[in-house]
Amino acid sequence: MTTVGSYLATRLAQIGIERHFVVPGDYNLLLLDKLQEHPGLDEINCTNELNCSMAAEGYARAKGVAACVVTYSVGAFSAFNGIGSAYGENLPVILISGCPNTNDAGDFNLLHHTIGTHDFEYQLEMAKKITVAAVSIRRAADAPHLIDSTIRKAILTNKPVYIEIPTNLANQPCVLPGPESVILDSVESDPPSLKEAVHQAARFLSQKLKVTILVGPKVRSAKAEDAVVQLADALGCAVVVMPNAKSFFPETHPQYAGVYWGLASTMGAQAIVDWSDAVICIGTVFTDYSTVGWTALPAESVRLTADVDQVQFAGTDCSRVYLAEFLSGLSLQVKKNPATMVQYKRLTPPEPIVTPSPAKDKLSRKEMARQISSLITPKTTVFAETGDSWFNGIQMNLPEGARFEIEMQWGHIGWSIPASFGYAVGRPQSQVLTMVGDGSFQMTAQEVSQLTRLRIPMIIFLLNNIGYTIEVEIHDGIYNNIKNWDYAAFVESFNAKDGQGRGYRATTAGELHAAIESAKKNRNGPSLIECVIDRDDCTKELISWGHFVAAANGRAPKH
Ligand SMILES: C/C(NCc1cnc(C)nc1N)=C(/S)[C@H](O)COP(=O)(O)OP(=O)(O)O
Ligand SMILES: [Mg+2]
Repeated sequence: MTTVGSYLATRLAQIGIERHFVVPGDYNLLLLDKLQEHPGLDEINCTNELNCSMAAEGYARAKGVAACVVTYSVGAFSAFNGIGSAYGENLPVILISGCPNTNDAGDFNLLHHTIGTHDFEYQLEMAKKITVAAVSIRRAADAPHLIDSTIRKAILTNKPVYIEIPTNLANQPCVLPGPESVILDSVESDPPSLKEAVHQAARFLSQKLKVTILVGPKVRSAKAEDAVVQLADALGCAVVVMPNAKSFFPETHPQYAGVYWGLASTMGAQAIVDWSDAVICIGTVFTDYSTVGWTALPAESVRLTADVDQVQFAGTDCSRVYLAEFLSGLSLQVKKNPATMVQYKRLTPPEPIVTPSPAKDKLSRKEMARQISSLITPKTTVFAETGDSWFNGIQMNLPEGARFEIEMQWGHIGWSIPASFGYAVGRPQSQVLTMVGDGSFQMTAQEVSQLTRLRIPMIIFLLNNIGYTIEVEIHDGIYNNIKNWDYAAFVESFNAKDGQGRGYRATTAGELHAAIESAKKNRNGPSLIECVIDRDDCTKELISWGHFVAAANGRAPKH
């Protein structure tokens, strides 16, 4: 026999979680003890539950799955925000919340950390709306089945789930976990459906002259990145990526043709998609943001959509066809069709050389982006926060192995600090560079203290343009002005007596260069470099993107 808490701990470790993120509370303390007892789990404290859930979201980007443990209501309500992000970003995060003693409802007790009624179901009901499975364990005997079935749903769908464990159940006895295959066994495509999808897709493409592959964000969660390269090699065509799929196809591949993001695309990417008579949309997600206010969406007639478990295009719709299997099968049936790659090379001039600014020059956004770009190595993971950081990051070239993380679907400003912290915990061998605006940083800045506590040598570039510049470009108002902070002093305040965090302020090109050289040497803690630039010194892409998103937001009511 084991206990409910230890059963859960075993399952979390079996799915590959080595570190779980927590904020303690009296409803989850016994559970935290049980998780801590497991030799394969390390507890990581967070400063609040919003950051805890975002750290788990970031950890899932690094490790494929994550767990965060919070207390009832006052904790879980904040954590819901990170769960929304995990849902939108296709990340299997397991939200675990303590909850009231199983006797309290029947005893008509009123309890702390509740809305002050006898209803203790509301949190579970809320969780059902933002997860693919939400369960409340009311009896120890039910724990094994509820835990197994809920965790399996997260693994199969790459979406978050919710498990609620009463404060008096974590140490109650239950049976030992069965084989891990119960939760880990993979699912295969339906063979006839897969065969039909591959055959019809090969036929569709054989009738096309100008084929392009468009890679979307779901290729990661579908574990299909290698299969995309296989298909690209077989076709020889141009391959472009959506902004939230940057780095999910190697930018050093000879057929890489850049980021397709309408007017915010990198050189030549939009033209080659517009020129194509077939666009193989792999794991793509078309939203108002990713299509620049619906101005950059390949026509339905040219789209062959290959999704996580479905293939759809003119006259064909095949279900239970898993992406990696479909792409590999298709790569064996298609013929070379390099027309779009040939054309892309005609269209695209060589990369413009950005000359370094003289050291004494006032720091510009362009010089800041140039110096950050030059730091990227194969071991780097760049986190680009919602803001002009998106547009700066999209333009940066990545060497083989470098990764790029962006939260374009949920777009919660402040995500990058806790998420990059969680990512760094999951992938300590990566050098994480985070680009975050001043407005975003102010939302979740406390989590830098955990970077100091764990001595994580992350470099944070804080883009200080004294306001919410994205919003300025969409629609300006006094509400876009924010209070300035002394960011360098703020970060160093977390050191107290023993921390090694460092803060720098760069107002010129030379100061930024010097700060970067110092930050590179600081291997015992985070280094934040405040890059002071003009409020209007933003990318031209942000200006155009903001214009079209504002237009999409401003459409008159139809009825
Ligand atoms: C206020 C808001 N979005 C609205 C918003 C408000 N609240 C949350 C949680 N998430 C959001 N996206 C956004 S994008 C700001 O421009 C971000 O400002 P900052 O971090 O300073 O970056 P830029 O200056 O480069 O835009
Ligand atoms: Mg700003």
